Amino acid sequence: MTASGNLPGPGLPVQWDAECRSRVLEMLVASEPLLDILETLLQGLEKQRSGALCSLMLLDAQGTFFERVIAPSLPAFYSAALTGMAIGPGLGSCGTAAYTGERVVVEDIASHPYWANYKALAAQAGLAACWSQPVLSATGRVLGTFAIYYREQRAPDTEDLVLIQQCAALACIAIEKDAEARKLRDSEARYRTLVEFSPDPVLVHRMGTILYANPAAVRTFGARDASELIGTGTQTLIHPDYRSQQLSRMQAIVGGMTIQPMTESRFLRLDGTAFDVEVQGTSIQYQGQDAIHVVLRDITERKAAEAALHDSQERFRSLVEFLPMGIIVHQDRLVVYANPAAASTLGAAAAQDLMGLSIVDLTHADYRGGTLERLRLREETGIDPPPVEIKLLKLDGSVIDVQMHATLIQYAGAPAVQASFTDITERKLARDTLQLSANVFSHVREGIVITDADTRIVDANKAFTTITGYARQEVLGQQAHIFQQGPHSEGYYESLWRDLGTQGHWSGEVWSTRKSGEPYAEMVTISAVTDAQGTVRNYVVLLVDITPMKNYQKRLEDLAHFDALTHLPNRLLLADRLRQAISQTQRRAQTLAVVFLDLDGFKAVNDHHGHGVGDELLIALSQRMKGALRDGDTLARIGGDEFVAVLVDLQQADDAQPVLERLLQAAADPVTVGDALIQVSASMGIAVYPRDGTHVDLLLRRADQSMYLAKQAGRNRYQFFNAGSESGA
Ligand SMILES: Nc1nc2c(ncn2[C@@H]2O[C@H](COP(=O)(O)OP(=O)(O)OP(=O)(O)O)[C@@H](O)[C@H]2O)c(=O)[nH]1
Repeated sequence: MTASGNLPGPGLPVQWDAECRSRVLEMLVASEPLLDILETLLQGLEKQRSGALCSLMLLDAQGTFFERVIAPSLPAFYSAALTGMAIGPGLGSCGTAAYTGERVVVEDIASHPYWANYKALAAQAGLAACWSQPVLSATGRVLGTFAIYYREQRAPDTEDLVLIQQCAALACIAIEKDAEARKLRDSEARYRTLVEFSPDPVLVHRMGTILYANPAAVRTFGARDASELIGTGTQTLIHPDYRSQQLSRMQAIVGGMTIQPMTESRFLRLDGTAFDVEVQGTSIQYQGQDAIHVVLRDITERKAAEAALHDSQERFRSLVEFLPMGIIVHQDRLVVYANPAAASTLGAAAAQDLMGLSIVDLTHADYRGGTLERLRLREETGIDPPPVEIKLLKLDGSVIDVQMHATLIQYAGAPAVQASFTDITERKLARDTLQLSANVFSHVREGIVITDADTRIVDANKAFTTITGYARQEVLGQQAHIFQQGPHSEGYYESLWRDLGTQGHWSGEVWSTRKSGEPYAEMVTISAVTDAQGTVRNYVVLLVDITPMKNYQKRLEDLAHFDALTHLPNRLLLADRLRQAISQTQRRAQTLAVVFLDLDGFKAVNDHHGHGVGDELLIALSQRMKGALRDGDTLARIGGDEFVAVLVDLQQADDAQPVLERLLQAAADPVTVGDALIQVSASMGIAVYPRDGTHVDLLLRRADQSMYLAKQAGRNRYQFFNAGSESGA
């Protein structure tokens, strides 16, 4: 007969032995071993209900068989037989109760079908009745069974049922508490294993007093062993600057926030040195009580690296800020950073004014396509194109030339382009000017020679080659002749260096010789080029070929000094020559003769043969008469058919006579002009220096007077000046 006994109502008196009950509760609080508690419980009930033999059988973890049997009053063989017994419907009172979760009351073991297989065993143990109550956990799981045996057939009364239920409930508490304790022990053991091997320092403290320190903490804080830390206050391990921070975190945990997130803090080693950490606190149960588990991570190295990075970023930032070169960083073609140099180059009041501007808008229209193409290439290949010269637009729209170099960088965690640029507007202008200078150098008609300070030629232009005939390569490295002493006019060398030294330039006319050997005249201007300190670095020599001008000048001079028809010196040049001859004769203490010659009957030639024939006659006679003179003598035509000869190098007046004879002969010899044979003669008057005078005019006048006398005397003759005849004339 099976009965699921009705539970006693709350109003029923519970006759549980108070002494036993409080003993069991005490044992529970003291966490005494489960077996001891359960045995005490069973013995207490047996004592209260005489004849009752109690057992408690505990199921295995899966709830399929009885793992342990606690039955202090049953025979040992019986307990041993039940240990390991499977549960199931009809498998004895306990097997069935454990299986169904319902109380099973068997009043007569010998006749009850549940006991069919076990009644012999029961008989051997002298057991006749068995009431079994399942022990249910708080969640309703069957933990085991509590049973009361009797040696005689017996049915339970209400009090039995209440007691059996209360015992089962108490057993349940003991079993569950034991299981909890075991779980806690297991988890604490696991926790301890974990933290013991943790590379991070771990401290467990309760209200700031350290209960546990793992080996990493011992090492980190510089303790001999854990005991040096256990019992000390955490506050002494925290840097004073961080004590209030850590205190409020601890209070937050105690106040119910189970985890405080990782934060940076600074702790102190036992020797007082500080180290940076990341710290996290968690509320835990430690040895059955509330505690705080603290994990530290030493971030000294990371902090040092961060500080170094920060320093280097600072250095880099200030470098970029003070660079004279413009730096712009752009992302998606928009400016995200600009240094002050970029602002001033682009005409912005502050770098801030450039933020967000499109780099396309800042680029001159002619260069936008190229710029975008380079950006595309850079993005595709990751390779920075070489620097380029482009034009940018300042904020006021004016144009500047820049040299631009862009490179890919990471900026604020995203790819960006850093463009650095230098304003080369002036440099470009200078380059253009230089280009112009080079063009001028190459293309001017003036020869230009540039020498070093030692007057050695470092460059010469094409016009120099044209003028001198020397190729540039031939003269490079050679001394420039213009600076040398040589066949120049007197004082040339001194004046050149004096003027260069005092004025920095010199100019003058110089006769030189072309490579071909041909002499030529050049107008030379030399300028000294000095550096900022005033030291001469170069000389620039400008050469102008003035030979044509010189020739023209000579022609003009010739016209002024020579007779156009006969090419003999004219009156002007005669006076000059005569003056020179006088001073030379005076120096040599010699004498000279001035011969005034007028043709006889020339008018008639003109009249008979024409003026042209007269001219031809004059030319022919000029040549002949000139040929009658000696080297050093001069024949001049002073007008019409009048000539003057100056005979030098005479020791006395008579020495002139052979020449005078030759002159008479030259004038008198017939001349063939065209078809005509023409013959004239000459009358000559002679004045002698110094006897007849010492001045040009006087000598000429006296020679003229004497010529007149010769005419009068019959022509074709010569007449020396005679002081007596003059007074008579
Ligand atoms: N063909 C030619 N005739 C000239 C030139 N200059 C002057 N006459 C002429 O030369 C002549 C010189 O005059 P005169 O000396 O009186 O002539 P003349 O026949 O020699 O007379 P006497 O001196 O008295 O013998 C003049 O008829 C001038 O016109 C010239 O350049 N060419």
